[in-house]
Amino acid sequence: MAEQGIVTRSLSREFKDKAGRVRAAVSGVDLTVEPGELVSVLGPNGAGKTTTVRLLTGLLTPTSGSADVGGHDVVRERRAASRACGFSLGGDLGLYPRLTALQNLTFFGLMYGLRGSHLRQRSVTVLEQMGLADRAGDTVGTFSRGMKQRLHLARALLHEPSVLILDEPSAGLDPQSAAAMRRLVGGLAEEGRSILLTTHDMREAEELSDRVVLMKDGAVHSEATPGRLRVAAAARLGHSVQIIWTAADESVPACDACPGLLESRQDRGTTRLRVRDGAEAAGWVLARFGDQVASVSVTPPSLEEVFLDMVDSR
Ligand SMILES: Nc1ncnc2c1ncn2[C@@H]1O[C@H](COP(=O)(O)OP(=O)(O)OP(=O)(O)O)[C@@H](O)[C@H]1O
Repeated sequence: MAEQGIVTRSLSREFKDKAGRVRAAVSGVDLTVEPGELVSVLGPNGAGKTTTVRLLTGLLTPTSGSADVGGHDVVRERRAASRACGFSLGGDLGLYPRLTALQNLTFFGLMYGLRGSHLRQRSVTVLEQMGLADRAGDTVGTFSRGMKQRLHLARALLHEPSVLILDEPSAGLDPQSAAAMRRLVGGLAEEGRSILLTTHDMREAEELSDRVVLMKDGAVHSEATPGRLRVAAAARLGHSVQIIWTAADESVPACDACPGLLESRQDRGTTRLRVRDGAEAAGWVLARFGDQVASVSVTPPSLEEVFLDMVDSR
């Protein structure tokens, strides 16, 4: 579906703080979302994620640098860029609580230039897609947070954009609603849209992303597939090795002599090691105690550990 995704070139935005000092919220960001790709932007509070989203959606103008959304420059071709893009900034902003879900969509559809039966049909379609068809006539003020988040998505989809920009779509949702949101966003990605997603939810990022961009202090710190980021971090953080022994008691072998051992924990028939080199450690365990091992698994650091390592790094 998506012919063009998102490209930013040295995108920067400065603000003045209360003391009048100029501070860069986003500084020299080069970011791409290839056609049909889902990219998650992760970063601690204040990293510049929302500012990036606001620059891409035309709510802020860059201090320097540029960005294209759907093949259109977000400043020079602002209208074309917003036609190519649907965005959901979440929360209570951007929806009218006293209007029904259908009235909200009609209002925003008119703003996107949709009219008449096409607008009605698109509104019904996106409400159905987001599981809100039975609440179409209810005022949005009565909606739960999860329903509002889904209505934001419905609004973003109304004009059938090829690019979606979603700022924390699952923020504040309970686990069940967050899982439902992940399924919805995953489904939209499968339809071939280019999606840029900001999130603090590592599971969401890992499950959905083709690529993860880690931001820190307004700049891109690193980017890769979630798997590549985890494998790369193993060089610094080591691997976890879990050994399940055939005996489920304390008579299991000690692994204190395991090469590259950083940490060891033992709990009723299971030993958990953190080691420099997972393959070497697993080989060592199997060579010495293979007949007592039910299973041995090696995993690189989790995305959360990668994230925390990035936040701690200089
Ligand atoms: N309108 C503004 N005026 C002044 N400073 C701002 C403005 N908007 C953002 N900033 C500053 O820019 C920096 C980046 O903020 P931004 O909201 O983009 O971060 P974020 O990564 O989205 O954080 P969070 O995870 O908390 O949403 C912060 O230091 C913030 O205080």
